[in-house]
Amino acid sequence: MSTAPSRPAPGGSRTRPWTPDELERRLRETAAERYHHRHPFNLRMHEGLLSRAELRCWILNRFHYQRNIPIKDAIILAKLDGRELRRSWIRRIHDHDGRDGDGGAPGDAGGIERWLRLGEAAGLDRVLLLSGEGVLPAVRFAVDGYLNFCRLGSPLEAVASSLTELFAPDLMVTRIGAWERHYPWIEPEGLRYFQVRVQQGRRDADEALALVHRWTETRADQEKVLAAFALKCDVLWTLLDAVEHASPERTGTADDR
Ligand SMILES: O=C(O)c1cc(C(=O)O)c2c(n1)C(=O)C(=O)c1cc(C(=O)O)[nH]c1-2
Repeated sequence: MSTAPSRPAPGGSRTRPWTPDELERRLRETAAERYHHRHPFNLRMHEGLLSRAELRCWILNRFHYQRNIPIKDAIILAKLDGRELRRSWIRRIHDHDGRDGDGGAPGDAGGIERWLRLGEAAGLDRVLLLSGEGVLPAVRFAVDGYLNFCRLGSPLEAVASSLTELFAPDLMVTRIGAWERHYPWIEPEGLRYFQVRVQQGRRDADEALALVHRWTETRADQEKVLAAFALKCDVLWTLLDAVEHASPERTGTADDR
């Protein structure tokens, strides 16, 4: 994939935009190579080969990503020109931060709270997660890089970077099955985050894909979409690289009971 400006070819065919199907095919091709479902840490997770300390280290470091998602979405929200777009995108912040119910009805605690409960189900104190202690430097840099990309990029690039969600729900379904089979020490309530997220992720991915198709006019736009998607794949991959190479002592999750 290239982000270099495309040179006009004889007849201009090289710069003609791909069809929407072709763009999606290229996204899938990039995902097959670079999405984190292929990362060795995820493969070991699915095979049941992770120790308790390794799984806790992943949960703790992923919390740093999770708590920054609504901030990322607030950055994107501020770039959206139009009431309808903002009305729709703001839902993502509610999904993660939660919201009160109408007229005193019970509300939704939100994804961040569900992730804290996931930590507790795996034996991690929420006070530790909320403290940010033990988050690996590379995870901080990757998440900062992602926020800055959304801050500095165009609305198209920022929205396109969320297209990794096209592939997250299937991965979560695999993860739920693997955890039930291989890690029964995690209380089932902990899986709730992923169970809820599967539907939310599908809806969010459909919405982002429709916007990307609507806003993409030229081949250069499409190449920016692919580059934004690849960058986000790299953010997720880097997070797992960091966790894979961390010593559990370093992250304060070493207790392997
Ligand atoms: O567990 C995963 O594999 C995974 C992947 C992704 C993704 O691919 O972007 C997200 C999530 N989880 C997730 O939980 C989540 O809330 C989320 C939000 C976004 C986004 O781009 O806005 N991606 C993801």
